[in-house]
Amino acid sequence: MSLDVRAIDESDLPDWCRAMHTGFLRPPAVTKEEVEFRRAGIDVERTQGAFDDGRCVATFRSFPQRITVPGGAAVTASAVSNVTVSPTHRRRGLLSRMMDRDLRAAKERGEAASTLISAEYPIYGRYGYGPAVWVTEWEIDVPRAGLDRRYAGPADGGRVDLVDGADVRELGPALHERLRAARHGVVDRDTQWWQARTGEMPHPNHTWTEPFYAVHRSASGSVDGLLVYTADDVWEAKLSQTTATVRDCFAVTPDAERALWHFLLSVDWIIKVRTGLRAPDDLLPLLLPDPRAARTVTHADFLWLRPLDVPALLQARTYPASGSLVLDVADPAGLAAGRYLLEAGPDGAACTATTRPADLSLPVGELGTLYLGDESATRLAALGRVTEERPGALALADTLLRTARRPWCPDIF
Ligand SMILES: CC(=O)SCCNC(=O)CCNC(=O)[C@H](O)C(C)(C)COP(=O)(O)OP(=O)(O)OC[C@H]1O[C@@H](n2cnc3c(N)ncnc32)[C@H](O)[C@@H]1OP(=O)(O)O
Repeated sequence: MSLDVRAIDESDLPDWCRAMHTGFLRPPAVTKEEVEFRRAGIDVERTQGAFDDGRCVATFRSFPQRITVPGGAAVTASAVSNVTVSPTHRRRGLLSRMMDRDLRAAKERGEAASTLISAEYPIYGRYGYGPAVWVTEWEIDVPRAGLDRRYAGPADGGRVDLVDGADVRELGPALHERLRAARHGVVDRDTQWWQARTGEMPHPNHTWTEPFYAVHRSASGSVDGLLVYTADDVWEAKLSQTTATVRDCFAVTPDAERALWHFLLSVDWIIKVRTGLRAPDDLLPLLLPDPRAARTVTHADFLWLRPLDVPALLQARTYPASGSLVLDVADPAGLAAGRYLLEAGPDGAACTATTRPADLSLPVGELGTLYLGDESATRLAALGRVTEERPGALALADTLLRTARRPWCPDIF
């Protein structure tokens, strides 16, 4: 049976959406509203389908994404999403065909990396992706946490204000740009992202519940933090059992971050807080007088990164120390393979192809894992995934590549 893998055109969208629902085990019916929502948000030229006798049986799309790298610059990545293969057509190589086409096109376009959030851990390592950002979600037992429940707002001249969705559409994008410049791992949000999450254009398949929006303003009046949460308002035997669930919480100063958490953890009736996906080194548990009140409910790999242009990636980020490393990168797909000399220093870095002997040998996915500074080369070597070719190279790699704070990617895409 020959299966046609190709870029879709606009007339394929309803069938493509149906196939995606099927692969994600959602009811297959597709509404006109969903098709319009998708049409506004996707680039059909970067959207693939596999077709069996004209019927879509697999879906895949990518879009350009800006991801912040250590030091605050951003590189353009090809972000992959909506990957499905219908159960009738699985394990016949359809994902591999779509992935191969997309990675080669991304390389051709000059995108430095490809990124995705993996549904299951074992799927994407074979294509050269490595887990680069992890996330943790906590559930906080508020009475146990020990924060002062008499909290009446920041004592430093700052303030927390409740606002509405239109305010967030106005204030949120600029604030998020400041977050992007401050935290590596963060990815950009487009207008549709803000519209969908503030009720202006909610996703047609999700029931929209208006959340509470709060902003933190510093003493000088500038907005430096945003908190978006819902509350379920549950009572039992005249006692509140209310859980607040955080949809979004970020700040560009530690004062604002602490104030927003203290605000939420002091709201009357709230006895549990689900934090949403935080960096594993978030301020949160240690922000509580009793950090054990924060129970980990999720700790998992999140954003996977696949290097496509090693020099562009390594030159875009910063390094806390000086040193030279020759990396021998293996990539059976031939997209990023080579031997590269990284000459790094606090004032910048150069990375070029070289014939010098390698200091470290590693598969391209392991470079993806090391790139944002979250993982230790020494640990990957102990796992047998990175080879130290020159004594001391692992320690130097850790000194150069690791970052003081872990990367964070708060957004699912
Ligand atoms: C970025 C995102 O969108 S993540 C969402 C991914 N989608 C899903 O999880 C939805 C449900 N699953 C599916 O739709 C499909 O099973 C997919 C997309 C995961 C895989 O599609 P397939 O066409 O079956 O993959 P394909 O046949 O190309 O498999 C290639 C290899 O990966 C392996 N593989 C594929 N999926 C998985 C998996 N979930 N777990 C482990 N191995 C897997 C295959 O066994 C095969 O290995 P081999 O080369 O050693 O034989």
